[in-house]
Amino acid sequence: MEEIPSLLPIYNAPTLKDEEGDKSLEKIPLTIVTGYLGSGKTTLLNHILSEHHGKRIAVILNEFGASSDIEKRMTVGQGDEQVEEWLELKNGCLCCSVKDSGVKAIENLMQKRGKFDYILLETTGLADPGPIIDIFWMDDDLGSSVYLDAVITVADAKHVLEYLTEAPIDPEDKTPLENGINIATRQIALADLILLNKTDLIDQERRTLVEQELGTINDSASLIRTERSIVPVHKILDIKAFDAEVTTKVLEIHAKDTQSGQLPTNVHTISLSFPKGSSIQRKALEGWLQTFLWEHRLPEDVDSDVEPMVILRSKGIFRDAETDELLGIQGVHELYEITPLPPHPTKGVNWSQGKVVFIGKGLDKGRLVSSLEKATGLSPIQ
Ligand SMILES: Nc1nc2c(ncn2[C@@H]2O[C@H](COP(=O)(O)OP(=O)(O)OP(=O)(O)O)[C@@H](O)[C@H]2O)c(=O)[nH]1
Ligand SMILES: [Zn+2]
Repeated sequence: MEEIPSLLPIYNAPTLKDEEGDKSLEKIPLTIVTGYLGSGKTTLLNHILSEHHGKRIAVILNEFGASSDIEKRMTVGQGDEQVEEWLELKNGCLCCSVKDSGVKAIENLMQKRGKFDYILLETTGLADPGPIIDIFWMDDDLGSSVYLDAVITVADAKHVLEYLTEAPIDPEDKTPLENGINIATRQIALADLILLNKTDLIDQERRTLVEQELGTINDSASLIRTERSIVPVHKILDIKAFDAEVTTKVLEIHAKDTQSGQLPTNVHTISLSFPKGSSIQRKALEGWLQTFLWEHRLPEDVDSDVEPMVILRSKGIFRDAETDELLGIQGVHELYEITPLPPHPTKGVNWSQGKVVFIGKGLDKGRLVSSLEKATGLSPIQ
């Protein structure tokens, strides 16, 4: 586990729109499908593969786990025809095998370029999607051929609350999990889209409660109710959740503050809005963000023993005071990326004020507000 974390932010990392012309158009979107054991992930993939959507989809069934020393199956769906392939995964410690096998799987897939135009990756039910997201979101080697479209978390409507209250122990090797956040909670917190599946198994009252609790953890994800994971394919593929413009829209509709819910994990969403029309010194904001993401503390608390605030996911939009550019922020755990919005946003993108949203553990809004004010000179609206 002691790999050196890649903490370097990628400044103005190219998005699909603004780089090297035609080559970028060849990038293949990848959607990560996660969710606890038996929630309906495979059912979802089968549903997608059986629909007529004109896409040729490659599926990676990812059994990344402690014992990933066996061959794994890969299915490449081509219309009605499916091509299967076996991938050999290397032995090694978990983090290395995840990285190696993930990269290898994609490289192998790339050799079949032209045979497919979308990749779906199903994680195991017991996986923290964080490290897997890191591989496909930020990996430099893969960055030129693949981009992460979104993280979809399938939740078992009947059991998800139970899973969210499980002790923060690795379900496979029984070791304590980092920061006391269990796997099911991580999966919900990192979702761009939650499919609340198996809604046939609960009544309306229970559904309201479940949706409330999921919204408490992650208020920046959309939620779609499903049975047998049936959902129109256009609602789950090509949603471009990491795109700055899309984030702007998402932040307008979603991402209210949520009070820490009933669940013991104490993971919730905090939203900080800047005054309308204001701009921010990027350097100041970024310096603050780095300390917060990497030290799990606010800059003024770094050397104190206050309870850490652990960020699992962050998103934002702000106007840079120096360049007057609109910039989007995306973060997954310690990694973040700042990318410019196109100068002429497309229809439906209606920016009026800066906003940063954090999903994490132990977030104290009052302290976040004053800390951010101290760092940027701008006071978020309460
Ligand atoms: N009642 C009900 N059962 C469902 C629904 N969706 C899926 N199932 C069943 O739930 C079981 C688990 O579904 P899978 O799609 O294999 O779940 P998974 O998330 O891929 O499971 P793992 O890979 O083992 O974590 C299967 O028997 C499905 O038929 C649903 O909406 N309602
Ligand atoms: Zn499955």
